[in-house]
Amino acid sequence: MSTKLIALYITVCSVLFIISKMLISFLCYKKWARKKRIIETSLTGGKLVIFRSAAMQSLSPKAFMRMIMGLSSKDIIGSGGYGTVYLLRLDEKSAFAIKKLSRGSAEMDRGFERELDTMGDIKHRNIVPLCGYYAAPHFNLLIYELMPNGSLDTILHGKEEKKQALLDWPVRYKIALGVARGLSYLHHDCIPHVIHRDIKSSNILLDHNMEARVSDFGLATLMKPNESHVTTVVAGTFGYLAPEYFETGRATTKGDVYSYGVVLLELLTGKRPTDESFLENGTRLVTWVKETMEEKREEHAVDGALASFPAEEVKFVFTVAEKCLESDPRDRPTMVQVAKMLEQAKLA
Ligand SMILES: Nc1ncnc2c1ncn2[C@@H]1O[C@H](COP(=O)(O)OP(=O)(O)OP(=O)(O)O)[C@@H](O)[C@H]1O
Repeated sequence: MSTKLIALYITVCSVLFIISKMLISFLCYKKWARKKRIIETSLTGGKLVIFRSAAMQSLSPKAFMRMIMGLSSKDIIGSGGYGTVYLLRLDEKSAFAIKKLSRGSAEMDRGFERELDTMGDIKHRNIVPLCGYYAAPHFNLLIYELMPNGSLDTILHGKEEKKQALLDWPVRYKIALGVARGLSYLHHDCIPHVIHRDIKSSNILLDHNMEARVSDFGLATLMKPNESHVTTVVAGTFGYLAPEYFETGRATTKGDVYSYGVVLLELLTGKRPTDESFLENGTRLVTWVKETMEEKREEHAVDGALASFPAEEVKFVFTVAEKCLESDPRDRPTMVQVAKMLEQAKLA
């Protein structure tokens, strides 16, 4: 081959290489630009950030903002430790849950937007999607997709007829598996990995199919992939916290596994971890169930609202809960293992 031909060959290859790199960068930019729309609103002095979502894209930000500003106490659907939750219905198909948080410290605010941008990237069928947020000088709003069936806590500990109608055994099993898959995604597939730190029945919401969606990352602290824990002051909810958390204040994925175990017991027994009857007898839901299991009487602990249930499957879920509630975090399974156990038992 002549030198000229080799030179031509190298030039063509180099040009093609550069063009392909430029094309890839262009496509990545387009994808990134589509991911979120940032709208500064002079109307209210805040910043509205909307993540990709069919419902949100079809509405003008000004109109959306006007609807948000029109929310009042009659639109409240719940409240928690971090703020009040409002219902915002756009039309028959789309509705949002708007969580209003009071403005935190300047230090918290700096991390706030970064954390929310990461949360906007989290997409999983068992996680409540964050559709956007609004940051203003005196308050912040988190815009979530509305979960039409509310929280597991409300149904499980609410009116008996509704509980019987909505929470039969197959639905409870589906919820247990959904939460396990959602948590497994947060712990192992998200980059950076996420420890939830406040798994409880009021943070498990139910979509129109009664599919479980893990919600409320208000307490979640994002970890770098190579870190196995984060250290903070003790947070979370009494009754769900792993014993080691009180001693060390270290949040770990195994702490979430413990809280998940408590939710499993709640699904099985229909009792709150802080049920008054336990406090009166100086015991706890976890201790009571462990004792019942030792006596091989777990069927007596099953929620009376369950008209019928497959005894073997229920027993199996008790054993999964028992593993999640091991006192030594090293003896607890990971959420991937829990999800696999529940999937395999269903297939068998
Ligand atoms: N996306 C949503 N769709 C439907 N209802 C929701 C949604 N988010 C929250 N809610 C309702 O609002 C209630 C309060 O939620 P919030 O997350 O503020 O507090 P919590 O989870 O009850 O307590 P805490 O703040 O201590 O975690 C929930 O129990 C639920 O009924």
